[in-house]
Amino acid sequence: MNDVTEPDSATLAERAKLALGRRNLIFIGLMGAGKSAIGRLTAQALGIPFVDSDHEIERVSRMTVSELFAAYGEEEFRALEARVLKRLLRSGPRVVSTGGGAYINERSRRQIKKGGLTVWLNADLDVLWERVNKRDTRPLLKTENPKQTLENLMRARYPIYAEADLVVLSRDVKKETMVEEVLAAIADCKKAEMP
Ligand SMILES: Nc1ncnc2c1ncn2[C@@H]1O[C@H](COP(=O)(O)OP(=O)(O)O)[C@@H](O)[C@H]1O
Ligand SMILES: O=C(O)C1=C[C@@H](OP(=O)(O)O)[C@@H](O)[C@H](O)C1
Ligand SMILES: [Mg+2]
Repeated sequence: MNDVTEPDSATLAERAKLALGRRNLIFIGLMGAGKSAIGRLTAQALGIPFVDSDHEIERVSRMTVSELFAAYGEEEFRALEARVLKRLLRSGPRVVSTGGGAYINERSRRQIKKGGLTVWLNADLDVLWERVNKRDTRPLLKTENPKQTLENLMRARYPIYAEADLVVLSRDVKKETMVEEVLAAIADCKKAEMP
């Protein structure tokens, strides 16, 4: 008889959920990598709650990210982001999609590392640019040459994102394919859960 609770016959999502345990799954990566979209779908596949830190920041402040940057500047935004992340990561398991700069901030990075398993959605410049140039919701890209700005951010940030527990290449494939690759990375992850 096939026992569905056996690791071998369990679905990929079930195996990933088992491997994740009580930890959070935290998406990091540059703007346009798909943290918000793939995070949401991954949470659905795992059957656990999803939260996007930017949405939570907008909810508590009753302002958009752009408005927060314009009114208070990036430093204040980072402080608010760190406070929100600390609260979101307190209990798990849930999927938390962060904004692209969260993991770059030392305080937030410490909380993220402590808060669960991190997955970096790594993407090349053209993939990111294709996605972000369609919207003007990202204040850091309101520059004279936003594609160059994105490239500069890649250079500065990729060595830091590379500290993630898991890395999945974000590219022009179906979102479902991305989710499967994330689930497979979790299921294969050897990093033990902290007691
Ligand atoms: N694999 C994918 N294929 C096509 N479009 C994608 C894919 N992943 C994300 N997107 C789209 O790219 C845009 C940016 O994704 P988003 O999740 O907002 O990125 P992030 O939160 O990392 O900035 C969204 O419109 C999203 O639907
Ligand atoms: O890279 C960044 O510093 C930022 C990324 C944005 O989130 P997404 O990565 O979800 O676009 C948002 O938090 C803010 O505009 C700053
Ligand atoms: Mg996002």
